[in-house]
Amino acid sequence: MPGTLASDYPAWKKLQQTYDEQHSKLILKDLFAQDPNRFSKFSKEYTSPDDPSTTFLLDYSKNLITEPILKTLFELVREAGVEQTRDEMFSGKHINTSEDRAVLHVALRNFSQWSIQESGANEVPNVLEHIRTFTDAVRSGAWKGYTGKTIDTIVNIGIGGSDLGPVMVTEALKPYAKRDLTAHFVSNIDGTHLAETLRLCNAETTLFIVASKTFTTQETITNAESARAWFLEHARDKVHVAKHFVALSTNTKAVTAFGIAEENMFQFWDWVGGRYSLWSAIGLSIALVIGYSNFEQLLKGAHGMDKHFRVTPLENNLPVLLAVIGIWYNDFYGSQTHALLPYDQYLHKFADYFQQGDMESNGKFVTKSGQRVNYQTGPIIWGAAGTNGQHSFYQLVHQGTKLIPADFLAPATTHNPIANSKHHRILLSNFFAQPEALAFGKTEEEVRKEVGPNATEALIKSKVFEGNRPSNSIIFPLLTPSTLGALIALYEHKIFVQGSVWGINSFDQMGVELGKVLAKAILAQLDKPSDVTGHDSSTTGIIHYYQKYRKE
Ligand SMILES: O=P(O)(O)OC[C@H]1O[C@H](O)[C@@H](O)[C@@H](O)[C@@H]1O
Repeated sequence: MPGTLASDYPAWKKLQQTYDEQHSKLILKDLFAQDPNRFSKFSKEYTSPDDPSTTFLLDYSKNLITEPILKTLFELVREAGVEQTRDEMFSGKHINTSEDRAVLHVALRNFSQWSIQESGANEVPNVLEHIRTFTDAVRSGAWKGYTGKTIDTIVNIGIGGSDLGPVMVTEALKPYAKRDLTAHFVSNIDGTHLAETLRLCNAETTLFIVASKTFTTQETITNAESARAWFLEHARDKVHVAKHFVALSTNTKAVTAFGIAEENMFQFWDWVGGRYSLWSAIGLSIALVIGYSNFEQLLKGAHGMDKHFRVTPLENNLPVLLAVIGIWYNDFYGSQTHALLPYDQYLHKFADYFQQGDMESNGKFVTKSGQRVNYQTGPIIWGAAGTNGQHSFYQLVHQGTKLIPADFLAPATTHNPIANSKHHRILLSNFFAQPEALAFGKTEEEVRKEVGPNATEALIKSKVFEGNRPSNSIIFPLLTPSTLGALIALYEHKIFVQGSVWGINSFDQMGVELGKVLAKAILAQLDKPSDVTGHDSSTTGIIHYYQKYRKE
């Protein structure tokens, strides 16, 4: 409930007591041996209420949990009033209290026409229609550049939520892409990012998409201005900008001031958080790459998960399950991180995407009512596509001193069944083997048998895997737009549930503001050493060093 610390809930205290009394006895090997039904008890199949082909299995049996522990975790969710906050979110209540905003990414994919009382929510179909007509025009070749040629390259200029979602999804859904339309994404203020991208572009056939909710973000506006200058070096006449620049924003005034015509602006609203915006106009680059109907499938897949999240009792509610299992490790086991490990090259940006999704949402130490929490909030999210990770950081995951809960994700079928799917079978054998090895390890006795009588004690010890390292496994038939939509929404709602339990505002991002303000102040001091004032000796020292060596 607002105004309460999570640690004050009776269920929290009960969980602490359970952890203290039982954690040394929660051994996966024993738990599986004691209960032959553990897998069926602790796994669930999701099937979209709208489309039976959108389905996946969540196996959470390899977690350090029992039925009573899960029951207490659900009690915690109830005591925290998460169901009420969820309903408030869906109804349009301003649950982003610090900014007095509704949180309505679910309204962007509201194919059930749920009634939502918030200005702009009823305009979503118009914007989708705008996206559809525009993407059809570009993809069909009807939209022409300033010399009459069709568009073959798009450059999305945006950062944070205006970059990561489009990047992740266009990578993930490459099998659905129009292969003769190349998409680039420029985010970093480092001029190298834009310069290297522009080297690959022809001004006559390139469309720039300036993606910025606020249209004030320094990186995006600077990159967009430099892109426009580059374009005008070729096109010469400003009237041509209209054919090559469009904007995705909530800020009409700033967009028109930049020189982009209002009809080339795709609108969204302040109730769409940047890290939840790929479903909005920010998804234009996705729709251009995969086509509008595939983009709609992505939205529909997410909507199916919204329905599931909204009505399914906590005990069977998949985002809630992922959330409470995460809380168990984060707050009671003291795990600092959570790894996302997709065994699918197409999902190679999935962890990057949810780094922002989760860490910007739940990296907060103050509750909505302003109290400092006395427990851990959002985990550090990280990960990489399998099997690459196995050959770099898995050593620590298997034998390091830290407990690293992980989610393994994989498609049963690949889009690229080369060598008669040999690659995919090898990939999946790793996807199956890793969680098993993490959970069950290898005992000293097993190692002794393997190495023979002449092995030293030190060698034997170094080959022992303690096991008991938890994970979830998520397996789905094929990575389709709709399945991807469902998976993204699954994690979005997981983040929501965790933030609600911790009592924090998952929908503001005050933490990114300080850096912006400080950088602006320093920018004005970079010319002369005598201008560098008001800093500590370290900051002053490194700026002076830069001033000594800079050439430009
Ligand atoms: O779309 P914009 O307004 O350019 O913001 C880009 C990013 O800026 C900041 O880092 C944060 O507010 C992010 O949430 C946001 O995604």
